[in-house]
Amino acid sequence: MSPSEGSEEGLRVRNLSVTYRISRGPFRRPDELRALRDVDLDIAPGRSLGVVGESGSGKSSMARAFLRLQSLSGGKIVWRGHDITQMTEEAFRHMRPDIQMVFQDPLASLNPRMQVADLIAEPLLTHRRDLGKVERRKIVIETMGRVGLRPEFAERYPHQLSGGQAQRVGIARAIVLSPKLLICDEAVSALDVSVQAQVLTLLKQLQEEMGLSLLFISHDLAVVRYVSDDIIVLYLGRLVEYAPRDILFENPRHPYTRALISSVLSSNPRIEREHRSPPIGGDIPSPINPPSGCPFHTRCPIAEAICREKMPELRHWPDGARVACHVANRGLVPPSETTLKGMQ
Ligand SMILES: Nc1ncnc2c1ncn2[C@@H]1O[C@H](COP(=O)(O)OP(=O)(O)OP(=O)(O)O)[C@@H](O)[C@H]1O
Repeated sequence: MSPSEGSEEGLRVRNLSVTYRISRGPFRRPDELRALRDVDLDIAPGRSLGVVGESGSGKSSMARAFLRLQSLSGGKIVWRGHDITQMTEEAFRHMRPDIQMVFQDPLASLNPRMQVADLIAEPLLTHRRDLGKVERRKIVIETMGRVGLRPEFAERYPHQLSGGQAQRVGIARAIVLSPKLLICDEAVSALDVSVQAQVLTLLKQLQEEMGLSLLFISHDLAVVRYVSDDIIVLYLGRLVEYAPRDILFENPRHPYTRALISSVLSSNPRIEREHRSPPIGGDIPSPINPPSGCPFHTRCPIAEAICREKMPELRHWPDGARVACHVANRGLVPPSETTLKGMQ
């Protein structure tokens, strides 16, 4: 199986590039910070794609680009056959209900002066002006049920909600317009671990029930694993590995992916003992002045001369994985079965 190929119905992203200009004073030329470079990805209807990478790898820039909150320095984002980067404002406004986002900090993203029912009704007021008050209320209560909020929550204010309840409101706002693509940017990172599991289960359930395409962005590989059919791994704005979930975990080929898996496992000493990939060392290099060749070579335990000189191309493997590494699969032993079971 290969990562979901883009269809006319889903999301197809090609060469997505985002560059920021960083000003260093009035008399100096601004620096270029290339937050994303030539990223390709596809999400078919009803499929979920996880995006994982350390802080600064470009995950949020990607999420913002899909909502046109971030301009591109190159590439295209094609949603159901239409390039959203080329659309007029008017055309994008019509399409906007299709693509919704769940944010990281649920409380910060909710207006503290609005009650839950009004918060959930807000997108309807903007995009479904055809609805009357009674119909709107009905949709709001139905949506609350879908995300596991009892009707008595309708009159509550954000400060009266727990983190998990607030995130359920955030999810309700995102699904109330029956979107087709849901983007979750670190949607459970601010929640306690036990609440994280509940919210992830809810997202998965909604995805299945509503046939949503899900783009799930997180720095936490264990979380991404739980919800994703396919996973892409970003490093310094570059796509380094893209594979169906089970293939990525059973046979991670990029040394960075291996290191990420290793760091997820390090809380369990038994598993760490059995896992032979060394943990990731060193700091992420500056994205303003990235290393030559492969951007990971400065931290890579198996880098060779070519890695310092030449950026590796994304190579396709027969099992559907795509890996940008000159020395992929070399020198490291895949995690054992026991290791993988311990991650579940
Ligand atoms: N508005 C901006 N202006 C300048 N640089 C930016 C801006 N937004 C992000 N960056 C830089 O772009 C790079 C990618 O940032 P981005 O927030 O997309 O990454 P991320 O993977 O989501 O990281 P995090 O998890 O820390 O948010 C980082 O080096 C960041 O400092």
